[in-house]
Amino acid sequence: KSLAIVGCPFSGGQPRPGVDQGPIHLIQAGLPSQLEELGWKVQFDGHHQFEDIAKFITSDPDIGKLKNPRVVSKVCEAVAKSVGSHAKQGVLPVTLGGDHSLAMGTISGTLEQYPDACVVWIDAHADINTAETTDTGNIHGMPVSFLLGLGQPIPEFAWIKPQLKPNKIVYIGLRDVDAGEKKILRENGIKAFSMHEVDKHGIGKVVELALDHVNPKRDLPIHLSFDVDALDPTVAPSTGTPVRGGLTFREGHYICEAIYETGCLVALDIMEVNPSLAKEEEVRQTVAVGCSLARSALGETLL
Ligand SMILES: N[C@](CCCC[B-](O)(O)O)(CCN1CCCCC1)C(=O)O
Ligand SMILES: [Mn+2]
Ligand SMILES: [Mn+2]
Ligand SMILES: [Mn+2]
Repeated sequence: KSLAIVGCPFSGGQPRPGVDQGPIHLIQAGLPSQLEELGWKVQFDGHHQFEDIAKFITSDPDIGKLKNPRVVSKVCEAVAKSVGSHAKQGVLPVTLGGDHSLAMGTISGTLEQYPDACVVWIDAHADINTAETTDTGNIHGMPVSFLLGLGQPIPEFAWIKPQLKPNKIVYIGLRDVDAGEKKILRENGIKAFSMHEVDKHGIGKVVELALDHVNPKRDLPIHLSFDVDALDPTVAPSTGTPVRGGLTFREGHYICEAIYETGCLVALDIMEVNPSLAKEEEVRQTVAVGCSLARSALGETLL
């Protein structure tokens, strides 16, 4: 079984510098050899340089509120090609971010190869704002709306085919959802397990209910998109949009272990590790949790 590490040093979907250094920190913490230890054949063809893309885009004025729209779109298009080509070869893409706007690329790539795939989105946020509802214009708060084809079409993002259906995505960990996003979730009947449900049912039941919703027979490919800010800030402090009251270390890892156990995982994203937002020990802790989440999603067990 082979996997490919797709390093995406990209920060254009949000304003805080440093998240583009996430991939190199995860690699330097030893992720490739940790995954080889688990029996994976690991391809790592270097970090997909995105500077050259940015170089060709000399001017990228806002489109409405959207910031860096052309660069974000072009980078995500390149990521989609990379993820799609790995998936086509039966290789499991492990995308390291970089901000969560990259999921427009990773999930597009997955759906190209696995049109029936479902998406499990672990996050404090819904990342489903449209150009009409976003309050920040930061595109890392919008990828799901593009994947679903919600809101007014934006020509610069025309390459994104609205292949994802509302009943094929499920959220776990939500606790900071904008008013416009709550409306979108309700109107589209999108299933979301907030921290309230995690408290109420426990993580084991929540994961079971989430998978029952998007993958009832456990026979569909799963794309797991994990934003480390789903975890409590005491667990993953060095991230761009921390929100209190998050998943414990174990709850985060349980999700990954349970997804691995389905045998359906076809793609993994570890997003929003920003190694420049905290003290050295907290950065190390955040990077280490990114690596351990990936290991748990790729077969590491406690016994
Ligand atoms: N919903 C937010 C946050 C998006 C986080 C993206 B992620 O999950 O990839 O990290 C805006 C949140 N909003 C900002 C102003 C204060 C209230 C919360 C947005 O910018 O759209
Ligand atoms: Mn590659
Ligand atoms: Mn996110
Ligand atoms: Mn988030």
